[in-house]
Amino acid sequence: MTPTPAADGAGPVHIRKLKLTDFRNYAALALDLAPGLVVFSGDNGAGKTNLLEAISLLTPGRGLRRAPYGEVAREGGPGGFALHAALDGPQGSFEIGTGTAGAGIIGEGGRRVRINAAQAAAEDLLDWLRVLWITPAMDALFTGPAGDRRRFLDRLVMAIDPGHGRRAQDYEKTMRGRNRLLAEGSRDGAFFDAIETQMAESGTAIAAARAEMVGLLAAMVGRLPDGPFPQAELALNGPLETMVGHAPAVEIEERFRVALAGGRERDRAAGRTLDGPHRSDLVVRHRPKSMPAAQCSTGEQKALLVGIVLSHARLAGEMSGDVPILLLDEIAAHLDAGRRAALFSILEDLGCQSFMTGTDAALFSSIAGRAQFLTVDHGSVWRS
Ligand SMILES: Nc1ncnc2c1ncn2[C@@H]1O[C@H](COP(=O)(O)OP(=O)(O)OP(=O)(O)O)[C@@H](O)[C@H]1O
Repeated sequence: MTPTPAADGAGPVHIRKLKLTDFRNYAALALDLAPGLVVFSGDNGAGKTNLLEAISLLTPGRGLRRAPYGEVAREGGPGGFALHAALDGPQGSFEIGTGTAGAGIIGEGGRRVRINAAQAAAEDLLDWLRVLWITPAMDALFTGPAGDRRRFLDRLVMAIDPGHGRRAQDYEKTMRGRNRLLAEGSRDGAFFDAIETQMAESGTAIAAARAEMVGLLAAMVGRLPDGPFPQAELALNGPLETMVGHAPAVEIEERFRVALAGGRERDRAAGRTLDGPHRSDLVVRHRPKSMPAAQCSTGEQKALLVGIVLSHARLAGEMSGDVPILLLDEIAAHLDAGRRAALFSILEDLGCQSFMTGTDAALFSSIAGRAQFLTVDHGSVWRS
């Protein structure tokens, strides 16, 4: 399917129309959206985050809440949900649809994806649309489990290199296969050899893509002016990633394969694979304070995270000419007036479509006339 040719000066990809059917607290909603800053305001529990979640589900994965698909279907509805978006961007106009058709029809936990009316795999969405988000749950990103930071980093990589999603999926699939063999107590050497060869290949590619992203991002973060969003120092803590750049990929791949083969007994005892990029961590430090991010105050951690995401958006813009759509949940409430103003101005400068939520529309008063303001009220949305 080819998109309609791009209009001159189409700008970054943005959602022009969004439709929700039986999604969370929305029975049926159709929204016309502006290309730049969009503010959703409303009371607690009104459905603001649900709108961001719907947009996040236009990319692969389970969205910004990582909720099972069964949970997002409207309670009291027919059992499935549907999302539909019409988008414009440098590659022209295109349409994305996704949803579940109710239990049993497409298999448990699955969802269907359509791009320009043709059935597609969820990973294909990355060829069309990249979305990044910051949510209140990510306040614990630097203090919480390494898995959250890996997922965050992988999302940053995917927003520039769509192939990363497929590589990560291949790696996960083969690792689950190896874990199954370990759990069954299998000693089928040929089977292990085949799986470990595949894991070494995709695992090394994942490590290389992450290392490249961290390098690029570290350079971009270093270009942030000293001020509202502190510079972060970024590094990777993983056996494969630390080798990247110091050895040819084939050598890293072979070392990983040998390590996996040599670790079978240890992994059998542990009941899972202990070596590989699924154990790596993204290490973040607050450069001006020369302190691990985890030791910084909540506000400082938030500002660091915002700085990283904004730097990434700029990087994506410079590398691909397209800036991801940003979903910034309750961000204004966490920033002081100076940082808020800086955030708005950087977002406008980036030119990307940015969705922000808040219970208090007054926090956005400085962008009145420069943003689309929408009031969210328990299942309906109208222009403020
Ligand atoms: N599957 C579902 N079916 C119907 N309603 C749901 C479903 N899941 C969640 N909800 C409702 O959605 C509402 C929460 O929406 P959301 O989290 O978007 O609120 P919010 O406006 O972001 O609130 P806050 O400002 O408190 O963060 C709640 O009222 C919740 O009961």
